[in-house]
Amino acid sequence: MNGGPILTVSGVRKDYGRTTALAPVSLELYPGELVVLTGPSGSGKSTLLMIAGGWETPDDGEVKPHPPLPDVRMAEQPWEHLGVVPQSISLLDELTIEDNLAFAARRTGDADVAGLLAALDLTHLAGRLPGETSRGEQQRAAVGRALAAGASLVLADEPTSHQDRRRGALVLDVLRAAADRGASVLIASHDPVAIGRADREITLG
Ligand SMILES: Nc1ncnc2c1ncn2[C@@H]1O[C@H](COP(=O)(O)OP(=O)(O)OP(=O)(O)O)[C@@H](O)[C@H]1O
Repeated sequence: MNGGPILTVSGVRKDYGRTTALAPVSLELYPGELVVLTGPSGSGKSTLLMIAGGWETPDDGEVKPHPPLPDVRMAEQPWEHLGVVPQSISLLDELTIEDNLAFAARRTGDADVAGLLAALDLTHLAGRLPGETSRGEQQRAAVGRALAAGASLVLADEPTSHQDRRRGALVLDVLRAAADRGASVLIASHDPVAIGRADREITLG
């Protein structure tokens, strides 16, 4: 690995009432690796990604970014540092597919939005609004948005769950390429193809 971790998750735990959403977990993510988070349904994969990205607060433990991420709370990291593919996808409904990517990359000068759209088989849909596209197309756009600003850390929740085999491979290609250019990429997935493309697997539960 190149130096130290980019993110350290230490003893993070989450309960909702009497439900254990996430049993205590610790992990480190390094630049240049694609890591797959596996585990049975309900084991806390989405919860861990939400906590790692700063959208949920753990009941215990901490999430610590390291350079090149700025030393600010994860929820305050901009797209050029943290790219996310939430399970809910959450594109901006009023922007076209292309503009969703361009908006994420608005502070970075050299974003290759057209290249990402092509790599994700979205060029023909660039001018459509998300509501005029399928769930799988929206999911690929969310992957493109997460990568458009060249993020150092990418968190993706089941990014191939709505894809056919060919488009799933495209999604994994761009995530793999992001890791190969030095990003740290963590994906939650049950997809054996995704697991096969990862450098290592972290299993919950
Ligand atoms: N907001 C919430 N309120 C109550 N329970 C929740 C909430 N969010 C998640 N849980 C529970 O926490 C546990 C972990 O959920 P989570 O979605 O993180 O699992 P997962 O491993 O991602 O599952 P899947 O593979 O099915 O997507 C589950 O038992 C779930 O029902």
